[in-house]
Amino acid sequence: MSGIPRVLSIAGTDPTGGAGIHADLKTIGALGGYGMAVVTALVAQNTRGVREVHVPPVGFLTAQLDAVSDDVEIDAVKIGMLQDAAIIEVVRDWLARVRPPVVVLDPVMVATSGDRLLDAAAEDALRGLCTDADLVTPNLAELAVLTGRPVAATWDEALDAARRLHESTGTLVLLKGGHLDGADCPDALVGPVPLVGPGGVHEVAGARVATRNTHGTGCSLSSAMATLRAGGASWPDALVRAKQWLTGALAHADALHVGRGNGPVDHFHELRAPADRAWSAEVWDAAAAVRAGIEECAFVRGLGDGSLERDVFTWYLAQDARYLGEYARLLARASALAPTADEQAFWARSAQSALVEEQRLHSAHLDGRRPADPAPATTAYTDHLHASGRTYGELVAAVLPCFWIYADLGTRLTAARHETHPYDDWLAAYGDPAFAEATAQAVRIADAAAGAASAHERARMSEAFRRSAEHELRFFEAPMALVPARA
Ligand SMILES: Nc1ncnc2c1ncn2[C@@H]1O[C@H](COP(=O)(O)OP(=O)(O)OP(=O)(O)O)[C@@H](O)[C@H]1O
Ligand SMILES: Cc1ncc(CO)c(N)n1
Repeated sequence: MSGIPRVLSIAGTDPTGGAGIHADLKTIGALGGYGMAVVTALVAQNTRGVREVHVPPVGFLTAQLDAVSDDVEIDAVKIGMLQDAAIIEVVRDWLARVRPPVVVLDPVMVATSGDRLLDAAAEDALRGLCTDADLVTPNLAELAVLTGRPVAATWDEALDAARRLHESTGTLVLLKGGHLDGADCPDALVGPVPLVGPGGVHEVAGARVATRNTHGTGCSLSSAMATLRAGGASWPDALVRAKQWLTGALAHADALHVGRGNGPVDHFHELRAPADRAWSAEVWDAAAAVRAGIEECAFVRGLGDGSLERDVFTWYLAQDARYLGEYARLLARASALAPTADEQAFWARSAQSALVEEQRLHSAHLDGRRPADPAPATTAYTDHLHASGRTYGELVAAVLPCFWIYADLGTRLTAARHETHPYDDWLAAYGDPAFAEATAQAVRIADAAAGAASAHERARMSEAFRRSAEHELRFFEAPMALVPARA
């Protein structure tokens, strides 16, 4: 690869520029690639719908494909609208001859209106083409057609259907949650464990953007995945970045004022509005729901008003001791990776404090008993931290919620302190202004790392932070469910 991924879109046109090859070329450029396009169909469409489709003779499709591949080394291909079985055959033959290293298939089969766009022969041919792709990106309706089952009504049903499609084709599936109801808009990769990680599913959460301007999101997501993968990202990393970028493009869509129907998204929003908000403010706000979940969970409420049962608290502390021992290793790693002496010293001091605290918890609450085995929520959290240490920025982002969420809770719960509060020492430790200052420094360091990071790296930092915050919530929920004395 030359460094700049050369990405070919094979798709139909949209003269209003929101979908098809136009969306693909904008996406490829926005994410750092060099875009090329072979036209399968000329489509007279706008933001309100499709009027007419003109399909050039298949011989001319072959001529276009060969014109590109005879001359250019192609790093990735994104395939969109293919009108009939003959066209699909031509693309399959060409793929077999040229064998591009990354092939992403967006199986455009069902119109937004729900109408089937392809005849039965073409649907069969497209199922065959799925087996030749590295990634296939169906929406819920297309997943139903490809698996021959009713349209999934819930995310779990959709994951099941995606698993089926993966099993029948051997191809990695990107399941899109755009057509689900509700405030969330998750996507997931479903495929082999070596490609997507434990359980064969890698879910990337997302908030639904309140806009009707979603025209071309499917085209844009699939070409984003092709570009990012060709640029060297793993499939899960590509999805994290693609989704962060696409969510931003949706958030800026209403400002475009293109058309009177379902308008396009703003592919170039990152050029127009370079990130001017602090990274920390962005991720803190994005974690608002998780933070509210922590404040409202039974454990934290009981900790605040002192009604928490002692055995539940002790179980939590024993887990926290296990957690802190591992956490200290990650802080020491941040110290090893730090770009300045100040930051190196800060993380080394933090590692030392975590270890001192671990020892204190052990001696205060375990009375010489064997340390507790780590509970699933503890292992899940520390596994995530270990997996997030590929770069300094990502590691700093992953360790930050442990500072910030505790300092925030400590500050909030300080008002509840009184001399006979059963958990006064816990409240004192995390409400300590020195801990708030250490947290502020960790936030400053993370913002500096985000400022120096590429957009891709920044997306990985945000994802690492988001996941750690979720692990904090699960860590607080675990004692209520698991403490053996309550079983
Ligand atoms: N309102 C929204 N807010 C946030 N993300 C969204 C929204 N709508 C769609 N997406 C995202 O856009 C991508 C495309 O999803 P969708 O399920 O809509 O595919 P599609 O139907 O193929 O798209 P298209 O509308 O282009 O045909 C997914 O990443 C999905 O999560
Ligand atoms: C050319 C083309 N491809 C895909 C879609 C789906 O958004 C569209 N509207 N037009």
